[in-house]
Amino acid sequence: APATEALNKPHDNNTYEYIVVGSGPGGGPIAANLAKAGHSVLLLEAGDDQTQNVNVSQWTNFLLSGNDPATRWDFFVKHSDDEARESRYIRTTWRKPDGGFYVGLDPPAGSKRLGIYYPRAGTLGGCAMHNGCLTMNPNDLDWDDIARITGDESWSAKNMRKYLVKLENAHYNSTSPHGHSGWLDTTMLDSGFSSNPDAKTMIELASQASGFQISEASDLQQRDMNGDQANRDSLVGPFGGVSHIKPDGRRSSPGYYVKETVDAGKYPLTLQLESLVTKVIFDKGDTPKAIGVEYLKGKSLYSADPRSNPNDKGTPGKAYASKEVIISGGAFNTPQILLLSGIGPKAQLKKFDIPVIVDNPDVGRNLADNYESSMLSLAARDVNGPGQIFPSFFKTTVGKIRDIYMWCGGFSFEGFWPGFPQDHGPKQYECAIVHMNPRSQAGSVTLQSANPRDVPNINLQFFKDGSEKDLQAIYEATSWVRSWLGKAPTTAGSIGPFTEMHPCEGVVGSQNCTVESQKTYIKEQAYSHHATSSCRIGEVLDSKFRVKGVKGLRVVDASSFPKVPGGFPVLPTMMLSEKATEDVLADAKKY
Ligand SMILES: Cc1cc2nc3c(=O)[nH]c(=O)nc-3n(C[C@H](O)[C@H](O)[C@H](O)COP(=O)(O)OP(=O)(O)OC[C@H]3O[C@@H](n4cnc5c(N)ncnc54)[C@H](O)[C@@H]3O)c2cc1C
Repeated sequence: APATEALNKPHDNNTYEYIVVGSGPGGGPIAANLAKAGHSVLLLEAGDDQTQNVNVSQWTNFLLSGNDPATRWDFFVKHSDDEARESRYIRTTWRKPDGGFYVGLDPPAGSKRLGIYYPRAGTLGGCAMHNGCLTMNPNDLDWDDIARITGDESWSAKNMRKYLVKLENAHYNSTSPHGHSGWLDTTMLDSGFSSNPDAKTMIELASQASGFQISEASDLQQRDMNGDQANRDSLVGPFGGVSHIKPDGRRSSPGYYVKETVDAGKYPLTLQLESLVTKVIFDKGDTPKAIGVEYLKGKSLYSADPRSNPNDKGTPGKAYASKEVIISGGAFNTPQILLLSGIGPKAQLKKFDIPVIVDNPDVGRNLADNYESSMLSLAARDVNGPGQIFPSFFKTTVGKIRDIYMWCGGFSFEGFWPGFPQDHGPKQYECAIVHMNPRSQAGSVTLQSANPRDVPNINLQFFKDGSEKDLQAIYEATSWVRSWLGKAPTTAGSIGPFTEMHPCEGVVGSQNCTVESQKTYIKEQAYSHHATSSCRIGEVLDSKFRVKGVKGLRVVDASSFPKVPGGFPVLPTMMLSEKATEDVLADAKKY
């Protein structure tokens, strides 16, 4: 029999040392790492294996992957409690009477409003199987802030860098030291600077607007956003786009790392797919100890899965952990699992007759997300090399450090809806703006029912706190882009002038919008896909990811972050998973 069969045969009473729930950037690496350290691990994943699906495996297909029913989990969220504001969201999604989606503000009669579409991937590897692969270490201050909040120096940027180096296999040139033997391949995308005159023009304009000479643009567009520069938080202007992609264009991700670890046949990692974990089982002593999980085995059981059929009931199962249970279901599902297990606000648990294990008002609170906005325009002619993009950082007058990350090129990205994005033709040119470190962290995940197959209620409460400064920041970033788009050459056959589509319509340089109208547009049409902090370290977890009030239970995923890390969360979540591996191994002898 193959070695894996022996390693993966059912353990006594279905018991493993560790159970990990969810195989995304949080759960996948820690499950593989613990098995490689010699511990028996059961990794339970609700989705199936799409690692061979070309929409997933070929990075350039990521828009297909994001829309693929084989990977998609469809969530519909709110951005606020203000119904009037919600109803003005241009990409509001509705369920038509014929069962299909309608996106817009004028639905056919009888349609049911679903809300604002928020995609996730319910598949082996989690959202890193359909994401844009952008791989970005947050600002140093973001890590140092966690060290300050927790009083745990191991969170300092200096220490966190070692996890980046450990996990990566960097295939690009950098003046900073990098790892070259980790499980995550990283490459730097070609910005088109040397091959595409349009890309060169735009990068040079952005470089000049950032205070550099034109002659410096070539070096700038290859700067390493994941370098260890001493003053990296204040570096602005164009950078190279680092991505979790192999040099041949295939996606690298935790899903493949898990697969490779299982397929190696020599590690005690059992991967059980199509298993929706419904609750944690506790041994109720003085301090309850997590000893296992209950799950439903079956295809597409979660109702967010577009293939789900309520008539498929699934088969209930249980598995036990002699050491620890680690929950890594992501920012929406981890709080749902804790709530269903009796850890959360007492009143909410009581409402659904869920026995209270720990009354913790912060489970599902403090949900936060980077705000995203698009400065979209049409060039005077077709943009050459539309697939080539360049990232850039910007510091606004309200940011302590650089607070805007953007990427610019001949594409259109105006948020998410079923079938996203909208193609505005070969002249489209966008700078997609990500506002880092949002001041509002008032979002919530709450149960809609006690049925684990139902999705929870999600309200991101955009701009609830600090809206003045955050809107000012996005407005300044938009104006900054406009300032250099307006300098593009306009002679016959040139890329300019640009005609802006939003947030201020008109030919760039001769528009007439008020600051307030632009801020209103930004506030009402902002979108996001970087949700974090719904079970955060500080209130729900201690600095070693342990769920407060119980033993043997940790949360390791994007929900653990005290606040949204930097511009893109996938790399920080993988770094966090590496860090948690150390913390779990340090406690391995305790149990
Ligand atoms: C469309 C899109 C594009 C993105 N692009 C980027 C990008 O380019 N760069 C970047 O840095 N970030 C990007 N992100 C964000 C990034 O992918 C996420 O922040 C990251 O994947 C979070 O990891 P996680 O482990 O916390 O959760 P997830 O990735 O959501 O993984 C959770 C896993 O748990 C499983 N699960 C959930 N509930 C259960 C249950 N009850 N039982 C069993 N299994 C369960 C899910 O199926 C899933 O596999 C993108 C996100 C989206 C949605």
